[in-house]
Order: sequence, then C-alpha cells, then structure tokens
Amino acid sequence: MSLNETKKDEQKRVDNVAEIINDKIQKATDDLAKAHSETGKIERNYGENTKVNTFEVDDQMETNASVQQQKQLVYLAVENENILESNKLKLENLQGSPYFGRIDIVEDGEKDTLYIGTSTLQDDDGDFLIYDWRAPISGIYYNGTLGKVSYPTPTGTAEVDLKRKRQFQIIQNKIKNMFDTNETVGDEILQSVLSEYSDEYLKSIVATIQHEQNTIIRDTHSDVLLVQGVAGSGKTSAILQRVAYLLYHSRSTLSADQIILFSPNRLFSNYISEVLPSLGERNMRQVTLNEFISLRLTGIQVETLFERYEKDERNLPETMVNMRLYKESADFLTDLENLENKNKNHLLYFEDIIFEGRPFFTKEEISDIFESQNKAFSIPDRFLKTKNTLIKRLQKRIRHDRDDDWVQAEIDNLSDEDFQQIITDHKIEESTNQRSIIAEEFLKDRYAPIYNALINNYFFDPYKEYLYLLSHMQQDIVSQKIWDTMIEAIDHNVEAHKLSLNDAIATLYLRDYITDSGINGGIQHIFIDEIQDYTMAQLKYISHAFPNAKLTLLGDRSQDVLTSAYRNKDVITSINELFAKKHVTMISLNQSYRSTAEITNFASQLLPDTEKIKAFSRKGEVPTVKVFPAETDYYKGLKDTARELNKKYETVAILTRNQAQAEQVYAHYGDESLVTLVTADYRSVPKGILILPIYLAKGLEFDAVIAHNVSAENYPDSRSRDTLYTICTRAMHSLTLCAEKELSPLIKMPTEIPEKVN
Ligand SMILES: Nc1ncnc2c1ncn2[C@@H]1O[C@H](COP(=O)(O)OP(=O)(O)OP(=O)(O)O)[C@@H](O)[C@H]1O
Repeated sequence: MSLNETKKDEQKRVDNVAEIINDKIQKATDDLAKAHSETGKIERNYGENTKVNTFEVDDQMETNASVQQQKQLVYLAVENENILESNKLKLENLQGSPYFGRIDIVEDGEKDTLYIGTSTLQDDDGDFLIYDWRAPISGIYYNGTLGKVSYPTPTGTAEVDLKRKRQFQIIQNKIKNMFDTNETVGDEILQSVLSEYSDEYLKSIVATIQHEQNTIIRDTHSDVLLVQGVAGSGKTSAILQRVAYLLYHSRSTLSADQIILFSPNRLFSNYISEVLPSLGERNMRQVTLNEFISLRLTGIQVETLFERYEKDERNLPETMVNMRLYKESADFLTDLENLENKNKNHLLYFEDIIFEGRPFFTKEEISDIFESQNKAFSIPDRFLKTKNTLIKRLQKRIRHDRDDDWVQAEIDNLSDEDFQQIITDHKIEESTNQRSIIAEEFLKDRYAPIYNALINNYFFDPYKEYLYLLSHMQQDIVSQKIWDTMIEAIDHNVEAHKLSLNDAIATLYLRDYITDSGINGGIQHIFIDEIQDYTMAQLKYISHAFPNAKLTLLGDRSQDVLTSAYRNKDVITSINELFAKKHVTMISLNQSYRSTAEITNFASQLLPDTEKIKAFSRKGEVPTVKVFPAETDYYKGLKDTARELNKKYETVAILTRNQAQAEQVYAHYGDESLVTLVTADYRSVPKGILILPIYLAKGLEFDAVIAHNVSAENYPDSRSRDTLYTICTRAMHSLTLCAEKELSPLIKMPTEIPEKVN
C-alpha cells in the first residue's frame, strides 16, 4: 500500500474514532447533568432532615441514624458525580487528538494492532479503540525496537514480536504527520514539537517520551530514584508523567493526595499545573520547602534560600562557610540527637500552659513530672510519660470540677439549643447522672485549648532546647568565640520570631525527635525537583517526616545557583551516602531538548569537560554576545536588544544574577508599561519583556533570553559558572549575552561568533 493510501486509511480511522468520542462526550454531559440534579435533590433533603428533629429529645437517636444515612447518600452522589466528571475530562482530552501511536504486534501467532493515547477508549462492544499510554503493553511503544520484545503481565512477562511502530501528530482530528519508526520515538515529530514557542504552561510529553525518560516514569521498585539530568533534559516533564503513571499503576491504593512535590517556587507550581489535568489526572500536592517548614513551625518566619542568597551571595568568610557546611550536613542532626541523650540530668525547657490568662499547668509542675521519670529511659520516652501524666491530670481536674458551683451555674445558663447540642454531639443518653455527664462534656469543651496545647506539645520550647544543645556541643569547626557569636545571633533571631533555614530544620528535627511527632505515614511518594538546592539535613528531615514515602529526586549538579559559592561536595555523591541503606537507583539524562543545538552547545562550553551535554538536533540562531564600552551604552543596547527580540518572540526574559540587578535594569526603563519586573510573589509568568533574577526562573523556559551583564566583574570566576549556565539554558530559541566593558572569562566563544558592538 502506498504511503498516501495508508494515510487515507488512518485518517478514516481517526474520523471514526473522533465521532465515537463526540458521541460519548455528549452522553457523558447528559449523565453528568442528571447526576448533578440528583445530588442537589439529596443535598436539599439532607439539609431539611437534619434541621427537623434536633430539638425533640426523643427523636435524637433516630435523627442520628437518619443523618448518617443521608450523609452517606450525599457522599455517594458526590462521588458518582466526580467519577462522571473525570470520565468526561478524559474524553475531552482525547478530543482533537485521540492518539499518537500505533503498534502492530504478533502474540502467540495472532496479529494485533493497538493505538495508544492519553486514556483508554472502548467501543460499545468492549473493543479497545485506544489503549492508555500507561497500560503495560503500551510500554512497548516507548521501549522496544522492532523485533522480539516483552512486557509485564499479571502472570509474568509476555513475549511479542513488534512488527511496526507508527507515530502520529494529529491536530483537530487531522493527521498532520505520520511516520513509521524503529526508534523509541522518531526525531521528526519531536523536532516539530520542540520548535513550538513557549507557553504559559508546561505541556505533557506523553506522545514523545524518550527511552531513558520512560525508565524514570515507569520505575516502581526503587526507594530512592535519583536523577541527574542536564538542563532541559525533561526532568520536570518526567516527574509529571511519572505521577500520572503511578496513579494509574496503583490506582486502587494511591491517590493524588498521597503525593507531594517540593517545587522551587510559586511561579514553577503554576507553570506545571496543567500537565496532569491534560492527562486526565488530578494534581498532586505542591509545596515549597519554606511553606512546608512554616506550616510546621507556626509563628516563626523562616528565611528563604532566596533571601539568604541575596544577602551573602558572594564573599562568604571561611568560618561562616565551615559552620554552614556542618549545619547543613545530616551528621549535624545526628549529633544533636546524640547530645540530647547524653546528659541524663538535663531538664528540658518547659513552658507554662496558660488558660484564660492564668497558668493552668506551670512549668515547675511539668518539670517536676519530667524529673520524676526514670532516667534510664530515653528523653523521648520521658517526654511522652510527662505528657500522658499531664493529660491524666487534666482529666482528673474535669471530673473534679464538674460538680463545682460555677460549672452548674454555667450549665443552667445554657440556652436550650446549646444544651441539646451537647447531648447530640456527645450522644448522651438519658439517665440519672445525665447532668454530670453533660457537665463533664461542657468542661471538656471549655478546657479544649488546654488539651490541644498538650497534644501539640506547646508546653515544650524547642528553640531554647536547640540553643542549649548548641552551647554544649563539642565542635572543632570554628573557635569557641565564633561559635558562641553564632548562638547569640540565633537567640536574637528567635526573640524576633525569625530563623534561618538551617536552624529551622534543626529545631524541627529536634522537636520531632523529643516529642515523637511530625510524622506523616500516609504520604506514599515525595518528588523533589531542583534537588541541588537541598541540604542533606533537609533531606534527612524530609525522609524522617515521610517514612513510608518513596523518593524521586531530580536535579542538575551544574545548576547549583544558590549554594555553589560555598559548597564543596557534589550533591549526587552526598545523596548516595545519605541513603546508603536504601535501594537507590541512579539515572542520568544527558540529552537536552529545550534549546536549539546552538544554544545547548554554547551552554555546554561553560561546564567542565566531564559534563558535556548532548544537544538535540534542532537548528536555530547562533547565540549573540554584545560587549558595550560604557554604562550608558550598555543599558541602551540592552533595551534595544530586548525590543528587537520582542518583535519576533512573545516572551523575552532578561535574566540577572540577583534581585538588586533586576531592579537596576527595571529602573532604566523609563516607561514601565513596556516591561514586567517579576518578583517572588508572582504566581504566573506574563508575556512580553520580563526582568527577573535567575533563581526565580529556575525550572522555567522562555523563547528568548538576554543574560544581563555577563562582564568579568559580574561573573569573575568558576564560582559563577552554575549561575551563568542556568541563565543560558532557560532559552529555547534565542540567546543573547550582554556585557558592560570586559566580557567574563567564563565565556569562550568561537572567534567568529562574538558580535562586538562599539
Ligand atoms: N520527550 C520529550 N518530548 C517533547 N518535549 C520534551 C521531551 N523532553 C523534554 N521536553 C521539553 O524540553 C523542555 C525542558 O523540559 P523540562 O523542563 O522537563 O526539563 P528539565 O530537565 O526539568 O530542565 P531544567 O533542569 O533546565 O529546568 C520542555 O519544554 C519539555 O516540554
């Protein structure tokens, strides 16, 4: 059959499937509308039923049962609606581009043809029109080359003969491109996808997943999956595809709420928010490290890594570096833990529990309880026993106070409604001592803040405890004087309700250790993007906080913008050491997809010889270097360049080293409506000419990038290399480097490329 005829046949099939999808969407819309009105009815009914009987004491029990039943009905109706909604979303995702792949196989002598798309579609007879890309057999499409291949089945590995692999690019139900290929995914379609201009949101790569990316996506065995991938190699894309894959693979046991992604900043969270919905899945939870810590250390303002970088990006004294490296290590946390248990006579720092302005339990009383515990027990054990004693004392107090006059008087003063509410809430049956029970419940409600304070360990001060341990630490990193100054500085910080990131992590770890808390066993997967920004202490804390979670850690050792000025050890080596007892799988991605070959090759030159990147064969403009002799020429040249680029590209990002430089560039724009100064508060990236420090552009990409002032002064030596590399690799189609006076020695261009402007 000629290629034309084949295409005609394939187009016929697309038309046919498209029609079926449309019909199914129509039906799904009708079903959903019906279900919605049904839910409305049940909800109204529930509302009426719950109101009617609560005042009639005799009807209480009946009301309770009926309320439960109604609640269950509402729950089922809402659940049903959610399922219909999700099915409809999946169909809508297929609309216009129902599938992207086809495999022809021979299995046990039988021929079969399978089409692969974002989700499964069956016709009315139950035949598969489209296979979900995550189905075990679909793995062949991404992994296998023609010939004998295998795929996992519930009963073991199945062998098939792969006869053909065909790729489609279908837009608005028209086949735009179609290729038969032996590779994972042939270059032609990838070329076409990568040539597109940048978008506000990252797109799914489901149709063009590459072989090594597929390994990351489908890994289900590793405790720790560690990916070192060069800039633009699809790490973030792979995370999102992997989440979708895991949700499918473990659909009966895993939900999106049990997955957390630690993302570098809010802009990034928004940037990636569309991928999972486009694959028919809900987004996982997303949090930045600072948000995560702030939620756990309420009332304390934790310094962000960005703020710290702005303060001491360069010229950090050696003593500071040494102290910082120690406090960022996993050993530091272990040392704190060991020290805590060393002095058996040490009394923890307790606090009064204040109730209605007066101490309910004084710290002396709490200390006495702690002191009376057997010192042979560990500190956490003695803490727990203290806490339990306090809870018992509270319960005793409730039993004691219930007959007090003031309590009886308060109960007499309760409105009928409140009185009934206590009976209903606590399911109190009628009996002779009903009034005492009511008094007890009333007191429990009244004393709830005390109970809450006990449960949440508010009677213990982890900050003072941390400072105490620091002051008793035997360290030979810096002189005692410098160490003491550091402790004093933390003390001042705590007074002002502030803490650095390192101290916050250490305090949290210590608090969790002593109080045996802070553990979330329900989370099954943790993903961390930009892992090079994390310290081993942070990773140790995260894995302690989520003991049942498998970790997927992705990063690029060459994009260490925030800590390369002082860190001396490779992050990948450190992670391997930290998780030495776990099943760690390490995967490298060396091919970059984001940028044109010219940009990738240019950026690659900035790195040491050992870390060369493989460029994807997408052609584009050669990067331009412009050196201006004086400051006035510089800013004029920079602005002209941005304006020119903006005629061709919708987004042009001027990337600077830090916030101060971004503000400086912004100040040179007389008319502010022409540009946007993007700050840490931004939640989405606007179009046009943008100015932002590189750390806010982490993980993002832009059509055109201008690197601001790549002068010898601004990027003097190899410690600036990561920053420069990260800036250059944000560009998809066009990269311009502007420098004032002398060019940075890091930039080595073939002599014909620099376009000197005088
Ligand atoms: N298999 C693929 N098919 C199509 N596009 C891809 C593929 N892999 C990566 N890309 C594209 O390459 C670009 C870079 O991908 P991504 O942001 O996931 O890389 P990254 O490794 O996280 O980058 P960085 O570390 O530089 O932030 C994105 O536009 C993404 O859509």
